[in-house]
Amino acid sequence: MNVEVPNYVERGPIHDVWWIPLKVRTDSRGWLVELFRQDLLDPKHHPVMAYVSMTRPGVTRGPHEHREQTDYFCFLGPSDFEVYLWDARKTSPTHGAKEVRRVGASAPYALLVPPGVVHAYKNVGSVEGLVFNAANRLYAGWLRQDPVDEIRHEQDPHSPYQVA
Ligand SMILES: Cc1cn([C@H]2C[C@H](O)[C@@H](COP(=O)(O)OP(=O)(O)O[C@H]3O[C@@H](C)C(=O)[C@@H](O)[C@H]3O)O2)c(=O)[nH]c1=O
Repeated sequence: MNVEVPNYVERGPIHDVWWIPLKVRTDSRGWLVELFRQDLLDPKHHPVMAYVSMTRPGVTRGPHEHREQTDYFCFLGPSDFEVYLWDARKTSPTHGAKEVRRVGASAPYALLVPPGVVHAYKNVGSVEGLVFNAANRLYAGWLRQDPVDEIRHEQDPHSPYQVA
């Protein structure tokens, strides 16, 4: 299937990372926001599972990277996150590039992170923050029988991937 990149998708300094503004549709009842559409992403990124996590103010998750998994994060509040990305793919045209961006309640975005792009996010707001993720690989494989596809950098004091 040929998927054209819509013009509202924003690209940063890292090849194949997509920032997708989330349109929050508000009315008198509250709001609704689409998180994922099959017609937006290349089928190789289509999710096979989803989860939501809550991160307390001041707390960081990551840095992590995946060997095969593409993450599709949605930052929609109620807090703000500082997202850190580093391109660790040796064959990437943007190898070594870094991006830091603030998203969440003040700027709702989905974020497509391909394998080999190291990622971390810190709750920089004052309330609990939710992050939704729809990944294209099952965590720990079918029926949770495989090793987790994850390289964790947060315990390595010599890691080049540091969150301020
Ligand atoms: C990611 C995940 C975790 N878990 C479990 C494992 C553990 O008991 C608990 C918390 O998981 P973790 O410690 O791996 O959570 P965390 O360190 O927040 O891991 C996440 O970090 C961010 C930065 C990412 O990039 C994600 O892809 C994922 O790696 O939830 C699942 O059951 N399913 C899942 O899909």
